[in-house]
Parts: sequence; C-alpha cells; structure tokens
Amino acid sequence: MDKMNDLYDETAAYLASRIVGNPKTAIILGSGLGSLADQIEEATVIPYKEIPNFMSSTATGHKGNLICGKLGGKLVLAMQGRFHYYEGYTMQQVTFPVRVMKLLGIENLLVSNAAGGINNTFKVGDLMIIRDHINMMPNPLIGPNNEQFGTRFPDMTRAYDREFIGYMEEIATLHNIPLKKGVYVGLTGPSYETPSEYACYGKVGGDAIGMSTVPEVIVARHAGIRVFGMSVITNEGYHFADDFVNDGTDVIKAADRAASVMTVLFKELVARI
Ligand SMILES: O=P(O)(O)O[C@H]1O[C@H](CO)[C@@H](O)[C@H]1O
Ligand SMILES: Nc1nc2[nH]cnc2c(=O)[nH]1
Repeated sequence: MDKMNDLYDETAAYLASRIVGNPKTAIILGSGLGSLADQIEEATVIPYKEIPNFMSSTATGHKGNLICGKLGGKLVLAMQGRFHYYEGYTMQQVTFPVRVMKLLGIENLLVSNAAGGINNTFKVGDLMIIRDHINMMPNPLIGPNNEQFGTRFPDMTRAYDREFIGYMEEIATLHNIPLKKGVYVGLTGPSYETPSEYACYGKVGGDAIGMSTVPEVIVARHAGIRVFGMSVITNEGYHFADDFVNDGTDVIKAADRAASVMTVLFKELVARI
C-alpha cells in the first residue's frame, strides 16, 4: 500500500509542477472522442510517456496526452486517451490516473466512451447519458483497501451524479440535441459480443455495452469524486443478422462524427459545475 501511495504522490507532484492552477473537473475522452481536447484553450499538453508511472495508450483512437487548460471558461484536466484492461494493464494501472486526479484536488469527473447499442431503439451516432452501470469486469478495489482514498465497501447507489444528469438534460434541450439515457454494461473485451451476449445483457437491463469506464467510475466514487458519463453509440449490437460484422473501424468513424456534438455538451456542463 505504501509503495502505491508513493507512486500516486510522485505522479501528483510531477503533474502539480507542470499544470497551471487547480482544476476541479477532469475529463476522460474515449475512443475517437479525443478531438474535444482540441477545444481546450491555453492548453498545457503533457504526453503520457513524460508522466512518471503512467501507462501508454495502445488502443486505436487514443492519443495519449494529458491536457490542462480552459474549457467553457473553467480550468479542466483532460485525458486524451485512456487505459483499458484488455490492453493487458492491471485494474490498478487502468485506474491510476483517477487517484492522481483526487490528489490534485479534482472533485468532478466526466467520462466518455464509444459503446455498442443493445437497446434496439438506439442508432449509430446517438449519445447516451449513463444513468447507471452493470460491472462485468474485475473490481478495481479488490485487495487491501487504500484508506486514504475511501472506505472498504463504497456505496454505488448514486454512482452517476443526478444533478449533473439534470444539467446535461437542460443543456441538450437548449441546444435541441436529442439524448438517450441508459445503463452501460462494462465487459473486459477485446472481442466484441456475440449476438447472444448482446441479447443477454439487454435482458438484464443493459442499454449500451463497452470495455472501459466502469473501473474509473468505481475508483472515482470510492474517492468521493462526482461522476458524469456519456456514451456515443458506434454500432448496433442488436443486429443479429449474420452479415453484420463489427471490425471496429466504423466505431472510430461514428465516434469522430459525434465528438463535435459531445464537445458542445461537455463544454457547457463544465461551465455549470
Ligand atoms: O471505451 P472506449 O475507450 O471509448 O473504447 C471503446 O471502443 C473500443 C472498441 O471499439 C474499446 O476500447 C471500447 O472500450
Ligand atoms: N464491448 C463492446 N465495446 C464496444 N465499443 C464500441 N462498440 C462496442 C461493442 O459493440 N461492444
């Protein structure tokens, strides 16, 4: 435990020496959504490879830069690219940045991702507010509890902040942007789901399915950080026709198309919180 805390402290101290000011909100940008970071003004860009104890982003559509600057007039810390369990990292490595954010004084975390649609009313390009999640991945809090961050058995009944969801719904209405709202199912990947698996997670209440986000959210809530999450639906998992093949390239294209709309929404949410 002490060794891990030393690593968190080392990384936090390094970043505190590189970033300007004390951002209260952090953003984790998912596959194909990195262009939101280009809207950050007065940006300090720190490649992950320069950050002690940070992993490297090996997934397609994940640039691998930490960016600090102004979005919506507010100072933010954005991860342009995340770490995934399927890359072969441990859950501690996947969620390492979230605990460093806590040590830097981050109070709010906005997470975005590219996800498959399970709910058959969802179309490619839809944006879904995450109102809850179903965790099908190893829990990142397994092991001795790190008391400096939170309690042994953290409550998860309000994982996704209802006030932030309300703000986002108001913003979307103002901009006449239709939003879905639903449950995100987190699987390890990297294989996409079989038709039976999409159907199975639909039967248990899943609306969208991905391979990230849930570990970061659990660690953020453990540390008392407020969370907002949004998925861009990049493929329709409920097409059980044999001719539909998800080779991932459409995922990035669909996410890229949605990134500009997500930028408008996240910019205004940051300004409000
Ligand atoms: O969840 P993000 O990082 O957006 O990426 C999603 O898209 C990729 C699969 O197409 C996987 O990495 C999945 O997790
Ligand atoms: N697990 C999973 N992750 C995704 N990310 C983008 N699309 C998908 C999908 O269909 N399944």
